[in-house]
Order: sequence, then structure tokens, then C-alpha cells
Amino acid sequence: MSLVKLQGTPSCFVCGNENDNPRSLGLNIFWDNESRYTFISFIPDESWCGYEGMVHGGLLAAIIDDAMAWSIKASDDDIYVTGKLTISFRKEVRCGKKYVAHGFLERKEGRRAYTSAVIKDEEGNTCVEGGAIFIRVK
Ligand SMILES: CCCCC/C=C\C/C=C\C/C=C\C/C=C\CCCC(=O)SCCNC(=O)CCNC(=O)[C@H](O)C(C)(C)COP(=O)(O)OP(=O)(O)OC[C@H]1O[C@@H](n2cnc3c(N)ncnc32)[C@H](O)[C@@H]1OP(=O)(O)O
Repeated sequence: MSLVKLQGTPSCFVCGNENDNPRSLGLNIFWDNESRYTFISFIPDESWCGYEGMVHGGLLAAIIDDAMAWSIKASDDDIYVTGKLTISFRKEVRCGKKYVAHGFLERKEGRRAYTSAVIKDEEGNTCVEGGAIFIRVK
């Protein structure tokens, strides 16, 4: 594994910093140059919950979205926005446990970039799967 830290977007809800966005989760995003995927490690706390102890699915979707956006951005200076996002919640994500998200750029077709992502627990179980079509805006 050869991880490179990506710069993040200062005001981003997922990968920003507390000065530019006090509500940001402040997650660090890394790029694995060998495996060609993004790497986001996180331990959700109670403030991430929907039901008690269970992490809110919308918040996991935001992490998945970021993991995929940065899989494009890692090798492309153009700006892409999420056009279509799909999520499958396979296994509950619990507060206080450690997880990792990976985003993959599958292919590009014209202005579209097709991506996929997973969130796994420490045992390697897939908890969330995602897919997206991003559209290049410039
Ligand atoms: C925009 C400024 C952003 C500034 C950012 C600055 C710095 C960023 C730096 C680093 C960023 C790194 C990481 C980012 C971190 C987090 C990422 C979060 C991402 C988001 O959270 S971002 C918010 C949610 N996102 C939106 O807020 C999009 C709203 N929406 C639109 O802005 C338009 O809807 C748009 C532009 C999508 C299309 O509009 P349009 O008029 O330009 O293009 P048009 O409709 O002609 O489609 C052209 C081709 O895309 C295909 N196409 C279009 N839509 C599709 C869809 N939904 N599904 C499948 N294919 C689709 C067509 O089928 C056609 O395909 P074809 O060319 O083959 O015919």
C-alpha cells in the first residue's frame, strides 16, 4: 500500500476542516497509488447517529460520495459533480467502531465518470456499497 494524502476541500462537509466548516466531519482522504482507490478511515461517534448507536445512512452516503469524487479528482483537474448516486446498506454501521471507505474510478465516457465505492468494517465485511455517475462541468 502506498498512500498519498489528498488535500481535501476546506469547506467540505466530509473532508473539510473545522476553521472553514465547523460542522465538517474533517475526514482525511488518501489515494492508494497501487490499488488505485481512495482510502478514508473513520470511527463514527454518537453525533453521527440516526437510531441510537446506528450511523445515519445519509451520512454514510456523503462519505461514499466523497470517496468516489476523489477517485476521479486524484488523476483529473476537471470539476465533476454527482449526477446519480446509488447506495446499498448491507450491514449496520455502529458508533465507536472503525471503518474504511474506498472509492474506485471504473471508467469515463464523454462527460461521464462511472465510479463505485464500499465501506468495510475491521473484519473486512462490506457494510455499504455505492455507485455513481459524475458529470464533468469544466
Ligand atoms: C460546479 C462548481 C463546483 C466547484 C468545486 C470547486 C473545487 C472542487 C475541488 C475538488 C473537489 C474534489 C472532490 C469533491 C468532493 C465532494 C464531491 C461532492 C460532489 C457533490 O455532491 S456535487 C452536488 C450534487 N450534484 C449536483 O448538485 C449536480 C446538479 N446537476 C447539475 O448541475 C446538472 O444536472 C449536470 C451538470 C449534472 C448536468 O447538466 P448539463 O446541462 O451540464 O448536462 P446535460 O444534461 O447536457 O448532460 C451531459 C451528459 O451527462 C449525462 N447526465 C446528466 N445528468 C445525468 C444523471 N443524473 N445521470 C446520468 N447521466 C447524466 C447526460 O445524459 C449527458 O450525457 P451525454 O453527453 O452522453 O449525452
